[in-house]
Amino acid sequence: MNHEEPETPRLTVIGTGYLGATHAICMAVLGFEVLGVDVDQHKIDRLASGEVPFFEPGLPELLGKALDSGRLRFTTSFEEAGAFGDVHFVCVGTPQQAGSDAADLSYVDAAVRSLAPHLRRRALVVGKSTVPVGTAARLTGLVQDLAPAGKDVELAWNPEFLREGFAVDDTLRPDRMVFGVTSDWADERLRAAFKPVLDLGTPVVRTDLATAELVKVAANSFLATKISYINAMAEVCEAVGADVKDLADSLALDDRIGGKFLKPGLGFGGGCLPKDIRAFAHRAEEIGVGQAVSFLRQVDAINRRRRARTVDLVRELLGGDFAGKRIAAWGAAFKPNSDDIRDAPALDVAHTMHELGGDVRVYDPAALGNARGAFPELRYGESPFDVARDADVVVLLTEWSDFREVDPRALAQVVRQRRIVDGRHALDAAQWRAAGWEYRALGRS
Ligand SMILES: NC(=O)C1=CN([C@@H]2O[C@H](COP(=O)(O)OP(=O)(O)OC[C@H]3O[C@@H](n4cnc5c(N)ncnc54)[C@H](O)[C@@H]3O)[C@@H](O)[C@H]2O)C=CC1
Ligand SMILES: O=C(O)[C@H]1O[C@H](OP(=O)(O)OP(=O)(O)OC[C@H]2O[C@@H](n3ccc(=O)[nH]c3=O)[C@H](O)[C@@H]2O)[C@H](O)[C@@H](O)[C@@H]1O
Repeated sequence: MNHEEPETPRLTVIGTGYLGATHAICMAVLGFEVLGVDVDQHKIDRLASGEVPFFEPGLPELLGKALDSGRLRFTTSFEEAGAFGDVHFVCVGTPQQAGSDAADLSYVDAAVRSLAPHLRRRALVVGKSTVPVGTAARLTGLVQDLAPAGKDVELAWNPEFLREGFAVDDTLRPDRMVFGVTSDWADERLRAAFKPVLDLGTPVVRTDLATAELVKVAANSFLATKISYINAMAEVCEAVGADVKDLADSLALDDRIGGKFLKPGLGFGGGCLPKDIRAFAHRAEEIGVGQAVSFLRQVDAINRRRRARTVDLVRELLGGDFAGKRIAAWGAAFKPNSDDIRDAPALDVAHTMHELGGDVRVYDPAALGNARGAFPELRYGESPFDVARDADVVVLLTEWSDFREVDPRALAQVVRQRRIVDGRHALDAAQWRAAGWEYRALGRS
């Protein structure tokens, strides 16, 4: 092992959002020297001062620990990153393109173009962002053309499977790791970069670049399909007066099916599942295998219908009209334990009810700041009770435990009408009905 290739590689993490900040902090906690890099100076300043710019349980404590250890620093300088790192993780965003289902790769390309000219010695660039298949092969050419070290710089793909809300645990103790590599050297470097995680016995799949890219979109597509499957069953239940919760519980008892990602309700949102299935379908069409994954268009359509059907159910409960009605919207984040409002079903529904003339008041335990920024036209409150004052209907849209813990008898004292729509099948229907509430949920008789 020569001087330029230390046994324990120094790491850079390019893009310090939900994924990158978590990765950088956890790798420093695991004992690596880490440099976090972002183009957003404000974000870098916040992280460097010990502030995690988003809600993620356990992460602020680990950031403090990592900064105190002296192993974690942050910068906006790619020159510094190139000089510092042996392994560079690319964690920038790949959102949906405006006006298209395709992934916007401009941030990935920009990050690689900024880093590569500073790669003067042997180094491994590792993509972690979720990308359309074929991206890694294209970036390999780009990075080797632009890097002074030329072909001494290799590219690998290491897709990330963490969930927001469980990001720390998923990073420190992942179910599996996928290493898309083109050489033994790249495989060895990745194994060195993840040594403490692999020492726990984490299974590794070594494969090629294209397979590694595909594993990620295949996993998210499977999860999205499972959710839309149960929501499709909910639609059938609605038509015949059957109960999708009992149906889901019964399916879940079959080990081959399992109960995870089989929760019916308002459907999936967030910065990943919706854009990833669309980008995958789009990419498959581009390469001539659109037919193979055309079901993903249905998965998307079923999911979008959940939002419209939830609005319809509230309208029905209100007697056919939103105008002049006061509506308590419980939840804004795309799921509990997150402040992420990207493609959040909750805010989509709240906003639609507002546009239809409802006087909508939103409360969320963590996402109010983000929601206010994105939807200033909505009204917000400070607690589940605050927004429910004089409400004609309460609509649960994100299943935070705060909402489950509300006593329906106490809430009955502040509302105008005891009506609740449980958009996430999160509440105990019998308990609410016993307290005199009209309880409704999609797919439940
Ligand atoms: N959020 C999640 O739970 C997970 C996300 N992913 C994938 O990881 C990628 C990142 O997602 P998030 O962290 O959620 O996005 P994000 O939007 O929170 O973070 C992206 C970061 O990249 C920075 N950035 C943009 N252009 C840059 C450049 N040229 N150089 C350096 N930094 C730049 C942005 O300022 C931002 O801080 C996406 O491809 C996503 O699909 C994968 C697994 C989990
Ligand atoms: O690529 C990504 O970024 C990540 O996307 C998802 O993680 P995340 O978006 O954090 O959240 P999930 O827990 O998967 O939930 C996604 C959405 O599905 C909804 N959902 C989930 C499960 C379920 O049974 N029903 C259901 O409607 C949630 O409310 C939420 O809106 C995947 O679970 C991660 O493995 C992946 O790394």
